[in-house]
Amino acid sequence: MKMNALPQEFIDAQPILKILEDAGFEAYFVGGAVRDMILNKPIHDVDIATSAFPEEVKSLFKKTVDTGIQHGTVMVLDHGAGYEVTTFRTESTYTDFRRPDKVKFVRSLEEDLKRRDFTINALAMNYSGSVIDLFDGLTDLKNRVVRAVGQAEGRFTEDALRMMRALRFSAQLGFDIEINTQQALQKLAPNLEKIAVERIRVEFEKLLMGSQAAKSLQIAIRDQVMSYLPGDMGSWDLSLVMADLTSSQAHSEQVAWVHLLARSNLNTKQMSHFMRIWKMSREDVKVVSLIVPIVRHITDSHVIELYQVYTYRDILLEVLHLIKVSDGMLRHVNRIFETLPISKSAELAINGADLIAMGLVAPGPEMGRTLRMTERAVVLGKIDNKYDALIAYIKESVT
Ligand SMILES: Nc1ccn([C@@H]2O[C@H](COP(=O)(O)OP(=O)(O)OP(=O)(O)O)[C@@H](O)[C@H]2O)c(=O)n1
Repeated sequence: MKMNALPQEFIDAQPILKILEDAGFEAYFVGGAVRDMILNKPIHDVDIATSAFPEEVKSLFKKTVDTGIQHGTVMVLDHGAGYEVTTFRTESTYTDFRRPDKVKFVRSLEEDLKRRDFTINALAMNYSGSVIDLFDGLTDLKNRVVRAVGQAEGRFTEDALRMMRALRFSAQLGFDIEINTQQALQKLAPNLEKIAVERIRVEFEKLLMGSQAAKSLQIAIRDQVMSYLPGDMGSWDLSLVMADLTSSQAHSEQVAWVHLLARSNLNTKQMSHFMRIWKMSREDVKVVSLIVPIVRHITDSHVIELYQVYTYRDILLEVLHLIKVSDGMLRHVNRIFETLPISKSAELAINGADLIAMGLVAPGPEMGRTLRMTERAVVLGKIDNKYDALIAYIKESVT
């Protein structure tokens, strides 16, 4: 297959391939960018694989950063962009189901493509746009299947995270999982427990945000993958989540989590425990803890409750849309937000610096408390968002 017109992202990176080729090395675009180009999807990072060893790569370019040199990756900086250039490698010895203990640099593209997870990710493209397809990835792209390169069990034993990747590609692309790959997934799913939660979370979030997330969750349930995810989700009833995601999708990680947890039957304490197990960020925990109760009790939500989430209105509205509350309810919530005098803290007519300059409040926790209290009073319509009114209110409250 030969691409006639390359997307701009590849054109920008072509000079890197040229420099490597002119120096006598092989160099190709590889991985997700090639897959996404063929699928006509937006391209994220353009990755390059080469027969040049890392030191050879470094000697050819003016600006490089050793981002992962022990695994053969050097970041080449070019016109403000950074490209990961990785030496062809094999990853023979995995002992922990996670990362290759030893990578061996090789000079053969075939060796490099052979160690990759799925055929749709094992495509390479040269400088002139010819696609090298040694494992029938193009057919699998056309037939919309996720198929492991070679023996699926071997691929998943090398890196158990690949099972989550199979599910997330299925969710993002709406692809089926090929039967041997799926059987290996079913068999080796328990190994997911050995994977760092941070890595699982990245893939699971992508899965939840996929346009075909419901389909992928269905596969995960059928193949008993959910019980091996952090927080033991094996016993969860995900039917409502799947029903919601059949016709809509979450567009951010926070929306995905709020939606999932609002539909779960975890109580507040269990939810906190669950979020700790998933090592969710402080901000995500805050968003979930604030919004889930409102989503669950939306019919009796009023302005006081909504005040607490007014800065997260987009997340709340997207989740309400996902769970298909009535148009009337959406309009009601929207109207409440629209009538609030401010839509973010920065719109307050005073700030911390004003209060320090006036000697009213010292920097530190007291400042945070004062500003939050003032913000709340403004949002609830107790005082006007006017400089003088706010100063008078604060003077009264701090004395
Ligand atoms: N566990 C993994 C992770 C990655 N890869 C290979 O490394 C490439 C780049 O990986 P990554 O950037 O994580 O994923 P992409 O496939 O590029 O997908 P996306 O950019 O959508 O995350 C993949 O295409 C695949 O060939 C792999 O074989 N096994």
